[in-house]
Order: sequence, then structure tokens, then C-alpha cells
Amino acid sequence: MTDNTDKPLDLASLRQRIDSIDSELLRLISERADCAAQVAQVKTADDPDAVFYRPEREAQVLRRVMERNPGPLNGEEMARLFREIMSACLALEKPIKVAYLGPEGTFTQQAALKHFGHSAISLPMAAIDEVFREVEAGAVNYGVVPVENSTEGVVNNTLDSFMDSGLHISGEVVLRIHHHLLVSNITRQDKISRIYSHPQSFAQCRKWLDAHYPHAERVAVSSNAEAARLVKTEWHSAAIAGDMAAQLYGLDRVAEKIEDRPDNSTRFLIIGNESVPPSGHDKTSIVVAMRNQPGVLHGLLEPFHRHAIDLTRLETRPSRNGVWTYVFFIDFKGHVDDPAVAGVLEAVKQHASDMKVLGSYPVGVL
Ligand SMILES: C=C(O[C@@H]1C=C(C(=O)O)C=C[C@H]1O)C(=O)O
Repeated sequence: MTDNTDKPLDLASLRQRIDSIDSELLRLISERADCAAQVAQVKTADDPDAVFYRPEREAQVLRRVMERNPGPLNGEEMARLFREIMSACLALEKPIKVAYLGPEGTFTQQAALKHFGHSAISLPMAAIDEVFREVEAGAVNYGVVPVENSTEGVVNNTLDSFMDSGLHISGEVVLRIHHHLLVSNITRQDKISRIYSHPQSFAQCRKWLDAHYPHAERVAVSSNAEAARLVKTEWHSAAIAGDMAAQLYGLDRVAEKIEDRPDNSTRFLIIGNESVPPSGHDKTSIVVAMRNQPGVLHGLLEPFHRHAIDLTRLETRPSRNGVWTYVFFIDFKGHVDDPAVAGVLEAVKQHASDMKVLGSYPVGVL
């Protein structure tokens, strides 16, 4: 920052300038909040039961921020700030309630807050099917469940829960997963003989553990947060968990980012009761049951190729109503309202004994 003579401004002048920028920001954010409150009035005037939260609109707002961001802050950082502003604006009407796979301090809670912002009310559930039940019962607006990890693959419980559920996928969020080796203030670091973690986290840190703690007993527990909690009471134990669990239980990081793959990330799905209109950059998830005949997989995939639809994921799960019969979970780019997608779905139906659209939703922005 310089004045007219190109001399750098002194500290006092820079702080004065920051104060006046902050005043302007305060005014603008408040004006934005007023506008969002008026949108809520318009929505309820048309329909008293209208939902204020619009996933497709929020994705568009965040994308626009990233596209127009002039720097020096990077686009994701800027979008995170706007994510929190939107979250606070929405909460002015009614804070959104979100159930997640708990307990408190899990990566799923981190994903929920990343997606909805910190003004959302997040409620921990003990199991994935409880998250589904809570959303189905209308006790919360949305649920957040993990669906796949880049190192360890699919979360079977989540896919299985979709088979029995009428819920829609309304969004996705991808989180970079960093694991740390954590100890408490009573831990004797030279005497660590037991390490607690969730089985998925053990799998993601296997090489590091083999190299650094080959003789420590690895005890699998139901969540990383539970692992962190146990460490508070045992002087010879450590935990593998992430930042949220470390913060929640006040643990120290003895070794940071110990995951074997630096790009280790987990994808989470947002589940809700409503379908989502197109945002302009969407994904669709379907589940398909196939008759057990030769060439079924070709028949299933060929329409995607023919309509130039980009497949992003294909998972197979045993179907639960027959031995050696399978269902396929398929994710692809596009929205059910796109004519090309409608064409594919028609063609897939010809080959399938059953097909269900789990949802079309904005591709994760953050
Ligand atoms: C303001 C709206 O409602 C909510 C608040 C938004 C915002 O603060 O930008 C965006 C989408 C909705 O979740 C809207 O639909 O435009």
C-alpha cells in the first residue's frame, strides 16, 4: 500500500485504512443479510412451507465468488468466507438442522460444517442408518454420511442404506483427510504400546505405522473421536485421528499428516427429502438392479457412451434379495432434467430389472 508519493504507508495509516474497509464490509454484509431475509419473505409469500435453503443457489453463489475472486486470497479461501456469510444469513430465518455420523469430532462433522457453514446446528448420530432415519422422520433437514475414501474405497453401510431409503442426495462434499498421531498430557511417549483408531484410518496409515510403531497393538474402535477420548485415560496409549478430535479432547500431535497417501480424501453425501433443481454443474447418482444375463454390464454402460455422459463412479454391491445377484451404484455428470441424461435413463431402464434415481445435485464446490 502506498500514498501518492509512492512511500509505503505507516502502520497507523494502514490500520486506519483497515478500519474503514471493515466498516464498509460491516455495512455490506448487513445489507446482504437484509436482502436474504427479504428473499425468505418472498418464498413464504408464494408457499408457507417453502424451504429457505437452496443447495443449487448456494453452489452458484460460491462458484461465482471463485470465478470472480481477484486475489490475493485463493478462490477456495474466499469461497469459505462467503460460505460462512451465507450460513449466517440463512440462520437469520431458521438455522438449518443437520444430522451427521458422530460422535462429535469426526471427519463427518467437519464435512457437515464445511458444507453448511458454522451457523448450522449439527447433531451427532451413532450410526449411518440413524442419520437416514433422522432425516426420514423429519427431525432434521439434512444428513451427512461418508460414501467413499480415495485410499480405502466405498463405505458399504451408506450404499446399503440407500437401497431401503426414499431419501434424495442433495449434495456432495469432499474433504482432504489428514491423520495425526495424538497423545494426551498423561501419555508416556516412549512407552506407547497401544494405538486406537477407526479401521479406515488404520488402513490409511498402515505403512507409517509399520515403519514407526511396528510393535504397538492396534485397537479398532467405532470412530476417531472415540479413539481420541480413550487416550485421555491411558498413559501408554495414543490415537490416530484428525484435527477436530484433537481439538475436542485437547490432545497433542506427536506426528502430523501420517496418512500414506498425501491426496487422501473422503467424499460425503448430503441426504434430504427434496430433489434439487439444476445448478448448471451437476452430478446424478442412480442405483440399478440387473437381470443376471450375459452382457448385462455392456448393456448398462453402452448408453452412457452413446450419449457422451461422463461416468464418475461405478460400484457393485450384492443385492439383498437373491444369492449372487448384484446392484450397481452409478454416478455421472449431468442432471435428470438434461435431455441427454433423460435419454440414458430410458435406455438403462430397458436393461434393468429395477432402477432408482438417488438424486441430481451440484458438484461439490468447496
Ligand atoms: C437468499 C436465498 O436463500 C438462501 C440463502 C442464500 C444466500 O445467502 O445467498 C442462498 C440460498 C438459500 O440457501 C436465495 O434463495 O437466494
